[in-house]
Amino acid sequence: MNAMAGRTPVVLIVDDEKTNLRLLSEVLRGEAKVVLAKSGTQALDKAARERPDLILLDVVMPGLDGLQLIRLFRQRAETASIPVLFISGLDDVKQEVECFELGASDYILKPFNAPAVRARVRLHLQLARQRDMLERLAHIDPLTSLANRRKLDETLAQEWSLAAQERIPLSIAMIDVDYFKQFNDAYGHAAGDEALARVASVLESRTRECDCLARYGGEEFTLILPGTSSEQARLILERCRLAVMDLHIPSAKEAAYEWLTVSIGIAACLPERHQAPEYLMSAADELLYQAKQKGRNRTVAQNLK
Ligand SMILES: Nc1nc2c(ncn2[C@@H]2O[C@H](COP(=O)(O)OP(=O)(O)OP(=O)(O)O)[C@@H](O)[C@H]2O)c(=O)[nH]1
Repeated sequence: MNAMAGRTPVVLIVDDEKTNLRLLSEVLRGEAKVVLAKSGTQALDKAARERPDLILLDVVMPGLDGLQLIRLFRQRAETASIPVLFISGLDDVKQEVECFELGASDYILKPFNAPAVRARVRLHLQLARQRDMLERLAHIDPLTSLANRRKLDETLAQEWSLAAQERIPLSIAMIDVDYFKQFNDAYGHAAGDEALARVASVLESRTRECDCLARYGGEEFTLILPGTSSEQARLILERCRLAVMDLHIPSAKEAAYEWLTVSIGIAACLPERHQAPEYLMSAADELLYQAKQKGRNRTVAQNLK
């Protein structure tokens, strides 16, 4: 579902009666951008295109009726989580229960009361907004605002199967701050936190829109680079490495460089469906270890067969 923070919500109204479409549009004036559909097929098309935040759905319609439609909405990934409020002329408990069992969020009887419909729409839009926010928070690392481990795992699984399907390469980079224990010991944990947030932000500014940068944990970050060979990934990550040095965060005295630095391991491959993406992750981790062994503040990349 759409994240609607800071924008006008979109409500799709589905009804075969023109009068009802007009009345409901009036009710929602000023509350939402209204999209209208006169039939089930039109509703499927507009729901996929407009990605509404809420659907008001008539139960009885010629062709695809409301009950068939909600089943189809629930089956399709792009509409599966959009709340559906039924508008029904039938005061029948059995039908009402069936609607809820199919995933309806509400059941409103016709003839409807305008202020009550408006209040219910407002409530469901607010619930949807809160759910979106929780969903986002569940995927964000609070210190750096980057994707967290959970989001990283989900994205990696998606990108892996997409790359396997399209026969394109995938690179993974593991990025680890050097001598960070000593940095904390020298400057304190709060300064360590601030340094991590600044490193995260500069890494993000040097990566592409299509890449996924995540905090893997502690002082370690992971970058997923879809459709990218190890040579291309190396260029991007060398820019990242130099940008971290350019922050000019003073390092601990044990470090070999004056400024805080990172070491990077990059592994790339042509993903296969039968392989698990963890294989590439552990290869990148091994290459990161090599970068540390070779003196830190460097990038080690490898194309796996
Ligand atoms: N300030 C701060 N420190 C953290 C955080 N997460 C992990 N650390 C610290 O990061 C340090 C990581 O230490 P090590 O794994 O020994 O790695 P290192 O000192 O960077 O050494 P090398 O990786 O070998 O260069 C530990 O001291 C952790 O306490 C965090 O969120 N904030």
